[in-house]
Amino acid sequence: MHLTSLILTQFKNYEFQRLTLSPRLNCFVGANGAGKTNLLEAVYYLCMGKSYNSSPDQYAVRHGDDGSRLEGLFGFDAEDAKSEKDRIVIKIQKRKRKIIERNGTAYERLTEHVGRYPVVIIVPDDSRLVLEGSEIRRRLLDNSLSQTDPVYLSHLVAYNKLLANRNALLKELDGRKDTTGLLDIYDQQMQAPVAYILEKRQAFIGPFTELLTEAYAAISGERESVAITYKSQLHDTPWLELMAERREKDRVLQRTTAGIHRDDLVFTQDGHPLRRVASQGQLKSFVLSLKLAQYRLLERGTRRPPILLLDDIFDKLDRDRVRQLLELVLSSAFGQVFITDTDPERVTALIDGKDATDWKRFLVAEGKIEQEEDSTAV
Ligand SMILES: Nc1ncnc2c1ncn2[C@@H]1O[C@H](COP(=O)(O)OP(=O)(O)OP(=O)(O)O)[C@@H](O)[C@H]1O
Repeated sequence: MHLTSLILTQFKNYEFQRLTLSPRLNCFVGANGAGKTNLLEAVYYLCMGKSYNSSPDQYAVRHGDDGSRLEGLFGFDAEDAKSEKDRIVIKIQKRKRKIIERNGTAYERLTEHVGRYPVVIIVPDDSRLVLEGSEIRRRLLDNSLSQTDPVYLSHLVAYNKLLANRNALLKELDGRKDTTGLLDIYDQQMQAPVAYILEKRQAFIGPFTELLTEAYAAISGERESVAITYKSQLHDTPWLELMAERREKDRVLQRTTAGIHRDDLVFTQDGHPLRRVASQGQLKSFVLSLKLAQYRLLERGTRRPPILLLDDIFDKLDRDRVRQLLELVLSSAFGQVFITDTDPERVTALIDGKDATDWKRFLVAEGKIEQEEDSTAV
């Protein structure tokens, strides 16, 4: 599966842009602020129906315009179950519901879309996965599981909606006891989503750790052993019991203080907290390995090689690590790859010697993209 062509209308800093893509490697070269990341964002939107950093849709609309439109044509490889092309159109209008269409028909729910076109994005600030609070790690978990399991995504949506209602009720009660029985009803309704999500998160960790270890060895060549454990308040206490235990605390603090929205992943290196002991280099290798492990899991779960988006990796990673990463992703074991860079020389070195049918190079400047006339003349 790969993206064959792309049309951006009033998206970020693009007024109108049409592109025909390579099924293998697409390199976007241009100065800082030219619009390279925005282009990757457009690809991510088409695959996932939303922004990669959960930025609200209104920010996708070009300044001064009322709406944006993205169109992408996905082609399928011969061995893929489907042989036709899929046309995805996303229409974003300010103050209106976003519309996502597949081959002319609008989806009713985003859950119908997620996972059809698996995607992994590697960005310079991925080290936040290790250094920041638990939310970003849960997002990695949820992103991976949602792309391989639509039931997981619908349970997650249901849980989040109920959680928001529960928190709103706790606020409304303003420290008073709930005499309506509504809190009990929410707790009951949350039980099924909690059980499903907990089980899937638990089952995810084993294979994910295995793939992480493999990727880490390939990227770093180091011998330290890295691991992940899944932390949840629900490991020790069943859901309804936990809610009953926490009822007083929730009432006083006016929010839900326990649940799967508090789960976390703990990363370790040789048994120690990775955040405390890893060197800068080890940290970079680790986060790259996390993303490569995610790639392999998605590939396994969707039976399609995901699209891989590599944003600005040259500037933020050292040469050796970039070389190892690129050797890996440009091997035949990966599907379609998008790379951005500020330096044309580095991209030239990267594609040097590669068959010209395998890649395309695009020049990006101030919201305009030009494909090189003759990509072989590098
Ligand atoms: N909604 C929008 N409307 C118009 N312009 C926007 C919008 N959102 C972002 N931009 C502009 O897009 C530009 C940033 O583009 P982008 O992040 O893709 O750059 P880049 O080429 O990846 O740069 P770098 O190499 O620094 O990462 C900025 O000039 C920003 O002001």
